[in-house]
Amino acid sequence: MYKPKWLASVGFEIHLQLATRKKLFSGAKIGVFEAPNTSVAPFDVSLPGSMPILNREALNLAVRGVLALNCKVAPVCQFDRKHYFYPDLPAGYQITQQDVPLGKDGFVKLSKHLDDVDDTLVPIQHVQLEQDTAKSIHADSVSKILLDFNRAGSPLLEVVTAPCLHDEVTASSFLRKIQSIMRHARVSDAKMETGGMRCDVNVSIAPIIPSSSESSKASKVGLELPRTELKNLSSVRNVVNAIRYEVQRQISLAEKNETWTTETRGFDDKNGKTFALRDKSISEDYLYMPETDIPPVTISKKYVNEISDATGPLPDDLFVMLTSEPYSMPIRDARILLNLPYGYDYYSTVRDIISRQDGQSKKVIDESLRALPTWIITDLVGKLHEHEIEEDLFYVPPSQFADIVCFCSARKVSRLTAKALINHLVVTPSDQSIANLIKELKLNFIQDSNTLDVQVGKILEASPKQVQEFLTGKQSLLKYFIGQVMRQLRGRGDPVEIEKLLKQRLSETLKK
Ligand SMILES: Nc1ncnc2c1ncn2[C@@H]1O[C@H](COP(=O)(O)OP(=O)(O)OP(=O)(O)O)[C@@H](O)[C@H]1O
Ligand SMILES: [Mg+2]
Ligand SMILES: [Mg+2]
Repeated sequence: MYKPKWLASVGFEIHLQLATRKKLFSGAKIGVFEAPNTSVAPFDVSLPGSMPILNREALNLAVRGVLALNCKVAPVCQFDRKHYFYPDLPAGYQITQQDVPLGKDGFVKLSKHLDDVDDTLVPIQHVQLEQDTAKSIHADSVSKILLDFNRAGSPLLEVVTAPCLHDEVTASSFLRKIQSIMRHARVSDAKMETGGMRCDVNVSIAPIIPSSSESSKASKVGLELPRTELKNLSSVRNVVNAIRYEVQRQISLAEKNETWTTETRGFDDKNGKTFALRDKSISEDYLYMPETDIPPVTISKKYVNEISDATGPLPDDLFVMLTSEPYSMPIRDARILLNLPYGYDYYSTVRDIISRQDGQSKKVIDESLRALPTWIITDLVGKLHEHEIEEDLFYVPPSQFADIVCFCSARKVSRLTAKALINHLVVTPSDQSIANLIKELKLNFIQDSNTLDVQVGKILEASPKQVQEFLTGKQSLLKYFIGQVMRQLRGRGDPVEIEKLLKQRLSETLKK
């Protein structure tokens, strides 16, 4: 059996933008999507005399994040100054938490069923609340950097893991789990594409030393070689590709007996390679000192309990709930739904609307609820994906979606028509009721036998060759006939009725 010779270790430093509208200390709005430099308070650009005031909502969200990662909450929230000099930080220091991080010693659970990797606990070393910097925009000329201070001073939650992940697949499951936890806890939208979640990935390798004695099978891991820190990874896919490349790069250097130093590297997603950015072998001295302009805030047990009680269920609890009575969702469906951004929110909103439908029988409601996960994870996601509107299920309003599912279960529209309606709402959103849309687009279900029989007759008449083949035993052609009739009726016919009428006519032909 092949035995690997190297053990890779990966540790994450993750920054999450908190879901608050105001900055951490200045009260200015967080203007990430506004025109550059329009959402800036004097404190955000360190004007003399401006003073910080802690945004209480940011602290609440941070504590919620700390609890969601199973960390111990510090008894006090206090800040330190971390000094470094860069144009995006006009004060010359970042306000962060060095001495007493808001949370420490937590873990994130990964499981086979929900996360599709071996059951693992990923240790979280610490979680801290800190300020974001201004956004640097590298203009055409190398020497020119544009700065947008709308982001400066926004609250970030920094999550640091132990270097306990050993392959890129588990690492990507971990990142998706963090996103899912933070979204369910309403702490952050954790969107990597828009900078809501950013991560630095530390990667190292260590030799695996095979056991020398026959009796002991356990091998040992030698000393790890210098780690590299990968930055500017803008998607989970890039993180996976960067780790895979970096581990292989370090292994091939090690196998050629070449050495390297601790450094920060970037990742070029066009050629799939990492490249050196700067040396990190001499650790920078940040001259940490206490931030004395912000008085420490005591964090009482009562306050922590209140935050904990107000936090909704997290993905692991929801997974257990959805796969048990009365939801009884298949494991795969629950996993896909919970891993869709705000998938559970959408599902539970639509589910509530369906359950409250007055005009529907219990049978229709039960059938709609049973079919709902598939409608969302296959049909809605498929259509959104097709039209490149990813990650936003709420693009189709839940009330309209609930009506489509119910109309289909009540056999007022066919499955094909229901899909066409979803497509219609994705392409041309409208606030019309679904009942009106069906009328306007003439999509009502045709169950009337006479109308259907006329179409069945036409199709059989137009396909003498296939009818002959069917009568001589090619039973599979029945599906072909149903498909042809459906096509003629633009998907609105009742397939059960069509099949019945086809069988009747074909057996009559056989008797002749
Ligand atoms: N041998 C290792 N292999 C891989 N990752 C490691 C290793 N040792 C530490 N790490 C990871 O490196 C990260 C250390 O982050 P931390 O912010 O504490 O230090 P830093 O990156 O040196 O400091 P800073 O980013 O503030 O300059 C953690 O995510 C940790 O898991
Ligand atoms: Mg770092
Ligand atoms: Mg750090």
